[in-house]
Amino acid sequence: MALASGVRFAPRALLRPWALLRGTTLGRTEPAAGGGGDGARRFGSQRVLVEPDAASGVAVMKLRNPPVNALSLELLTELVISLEKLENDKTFRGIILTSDCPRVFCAGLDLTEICGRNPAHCAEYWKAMQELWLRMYLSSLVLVAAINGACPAGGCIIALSCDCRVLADNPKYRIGLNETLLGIIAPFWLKDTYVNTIGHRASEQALQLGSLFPPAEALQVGLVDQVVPEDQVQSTALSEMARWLAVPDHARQLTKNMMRKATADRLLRQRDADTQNFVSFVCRDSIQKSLQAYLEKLRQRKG
Ligand SMILES: CCCCCCCCC/C=C/C(=O)SCCNC(=O)CCNC(=O)[C@H](O)C(C)(C)COP(=O)(O)OP(=O)(O)OC[C@H]1O[C@@H](n2cnc3c(N)ncnc32)[C@H](O)[C@@H]1OP(=O)(O)O
Repeated sequence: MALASGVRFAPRALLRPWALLRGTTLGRTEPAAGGGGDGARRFGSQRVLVEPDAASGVAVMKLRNPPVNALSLELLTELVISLEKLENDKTFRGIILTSDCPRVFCAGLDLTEICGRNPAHCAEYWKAMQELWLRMYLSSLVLVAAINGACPAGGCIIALSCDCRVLADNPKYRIGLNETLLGIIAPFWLKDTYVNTIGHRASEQALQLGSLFPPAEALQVGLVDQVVPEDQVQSTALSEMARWLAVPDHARQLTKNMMRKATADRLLRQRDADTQNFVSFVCRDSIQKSLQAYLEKLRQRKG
């Protein structure tokens, strides 16, 4: 992780997304509607659509894992790969992350990846989650979350790993870490990310209560930076991006690293222990039962 000017400081050597690949369709490039040159070409994968604009150096990355963009192992892997691809292309300085699924930004962990699965699968899954967080949290690119739907738990962490968050003003689009309501606990690095964003006392309260904040409250507590009408989310995200890109890259990148490195290092130092902790916790009978019950409740709630 060099830190000279213009550098990328994501811990690439630690990240081996290819090893996680399982039945993904990657690297497809297709012309955007009405598009011509490279700047208008879309690429991405089955679950992550990337619309790059070479002229502005900004790519829009859309989560496309219907119905609710649950973070399946495939989605996590494809996100890491798309992010890496943009990080490695000097044309790009920023990414706007948004959802291609109506009404949901991201539903968080895909509970089917940790319910009734063996410990080896849970470990593989959790490593992929750590990897995405590290990659996003330390990205040298400007990441703006254009949150156009509900954003609970793991979805909130994806948003909090960005540099800036714009949330659509819809009372159904709540955001927060609701883990305790599922009978599980946010690991320390999720907690740290929360604390870094909204402070200790607000995090303590919100984490214990499993609070999901509607837009006005999310703005008030500092979970998001702007709340705007739904049809203005993308344009506002673009304006925010312009503000962040107005700063010289090297100065902004080094400052971001200075602010975030200690938090990321804490996980890097104990990644294996964190994985073991996660696996032994979620594989407990009692936790499996409460996750199953929660999933069942979600399925019955339909309509
Ligand atoms: C010590 C260390 C400790 C470590 C402990 C580990 C801590 C890890 C930290 C992170 C934790 C998490 O992210 S845990 C995940 C928390 N996520 C949530 O609580 C969100 C749950 N989902 C919802 O609230 C809603 O679905 C919401 C996102 C608002 C969208 O509502 P809608 O009405 O549009 O859609 P629904 O009808 O509810 O859902 C559509 C279908 O998607 C499914 N679905 C919804 N969310 C899902 C999910 N997360 N995983 C899988 N499937 C999901 C539903 O069952 C439905 O399936 P069918 O009926 O089959 O169609």
